[in-house]
Amino acid sequence: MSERVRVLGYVAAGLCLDRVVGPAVWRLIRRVLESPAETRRLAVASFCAGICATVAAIGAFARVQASEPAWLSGRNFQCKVPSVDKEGAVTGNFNLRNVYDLEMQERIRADVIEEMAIKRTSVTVRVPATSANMGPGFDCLGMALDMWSELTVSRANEFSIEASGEGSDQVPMDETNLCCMGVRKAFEVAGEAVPPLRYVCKNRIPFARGLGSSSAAIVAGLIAGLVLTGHKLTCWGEESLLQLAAEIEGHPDNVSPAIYGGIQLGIHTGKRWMSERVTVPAGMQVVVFIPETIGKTSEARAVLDTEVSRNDAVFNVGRVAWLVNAFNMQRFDNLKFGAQDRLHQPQRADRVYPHLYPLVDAATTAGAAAVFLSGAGPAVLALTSGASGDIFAQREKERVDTSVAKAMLSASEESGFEGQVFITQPVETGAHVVHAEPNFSNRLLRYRGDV
Ligand SMILES: Nc1ncnc2c1ncn2[C@@H]1O[C@H](COP(=O)(O)OP(=O)(O)OP(=O)(O)O)[C@@H](O)[C@H]1O
Ligand SMILES: N[C@@H](CCO)C(=O)O
Repeated sequence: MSERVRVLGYVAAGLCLDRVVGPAVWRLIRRVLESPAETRRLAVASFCAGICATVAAIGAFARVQASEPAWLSGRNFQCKVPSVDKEGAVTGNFNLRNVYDLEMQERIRADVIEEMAIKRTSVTVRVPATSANMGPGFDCLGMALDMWSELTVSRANEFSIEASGEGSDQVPMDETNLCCMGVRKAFEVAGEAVPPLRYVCKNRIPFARGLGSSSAAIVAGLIAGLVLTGHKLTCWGEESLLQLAAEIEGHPDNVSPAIYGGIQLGIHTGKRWMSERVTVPAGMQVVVFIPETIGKTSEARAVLDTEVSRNDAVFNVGRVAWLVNAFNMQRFDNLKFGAQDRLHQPQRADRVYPHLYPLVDAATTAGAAAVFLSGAGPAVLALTSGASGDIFAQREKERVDTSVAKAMLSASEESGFEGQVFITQPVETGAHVVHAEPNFSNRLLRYRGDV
């Protein structure tokens, strides 16, 4: 229709309203006003009924639209649809696309619940290494690293455990192994007795060096047990897996990034553990010095003072806030102030890990953005900026991680505390199932392990 015809149509409609419909409506209103009271009431009731019928018709039309994706047909009507957000609060003002999304979410959630409720005969879980504390964030801050251990648990005729890789000659080979403790806890939560199980552990996380090998074992065991039993925990609003893991480990700084990935800030509210993701600056690289000798967390905790001065508390409060802010703002230049600490590093360096500050100094001079003891040590971790990705595929001039690594190695030789250096990066992904029998996935859902 041309623009001129449309304008003429509007003018004709206006004239018709003005000359015909308007006077007719006024005549009708006058006749109603002049009629007896009973007729007037009837007219008002009919008018209201007409309004209600019109609203109902519009509502029905909107529902029909909601049953198909509105964006497919090019329609996107606004209507109020209540929805529940992560914290359980009701929000509204959704358009029909959201209505469709909510329906899809419900279907996917129903499928997940159905998938997870199946008992399984075998499951393989992968869990990342983690570096706790990150300087001042003692017992509350931690980061997941791209180094993964893998645990397979299968139903069997009798208990057996097989371990290969890091610390395989040192980890307990009986039911005191933390993987078994995790599985046991999951069966307890599911209300089932633990059947005979076969454990196969591929340990790639260095054992007892401050890279969260114990937390990885706990988290792997818990997830494996939950998958075997088909027991679903509440995530939203309760973070039940975090509660179980932190209860066994005692603090959330390793288990939280092991479960959720990325950098996590964990606190206890007085009722339960909570954890929030902190931004990982783009391209951040990680250089870890891993000494040859092990250092158990229990021993590195035993050397700490039980009381701290107000000055030291104030020092750490400021530093941890500064560090989290530097991560969120992606300010590599601010990281070094944020990584300073007085709560545990000076005591540990003085009493058990004399290599710490020589390595911190060497890595800082070589260009590291921040350097700290990884977890309870003895590993030392440096953060560097640079292009993320494979070391063979990146331009040398964009990387400082290799010069930091070399500086840490020579400082370690000088301090007589020898070891290896590992260049890696943070991972946003936490623990995940890589295989299960019977397999996950049918219909709508595919998991990354189901290839
Ligand atoms: N499957 C397991 N893998 C690793 N450690 C285990 C396992 N089962 C039990 N352990 C015990 O956990 C302890 C190692 O954990 P520890 O907390 O000392 O080091 P980490 O977890 O590697 O470092 P950090 O907690 O400082 O990051 C050892 O005493 C070891 O016997
Ligand atoms: N926050 C812990 C990490 C090791 O589990 C510590 O430093 O002792």
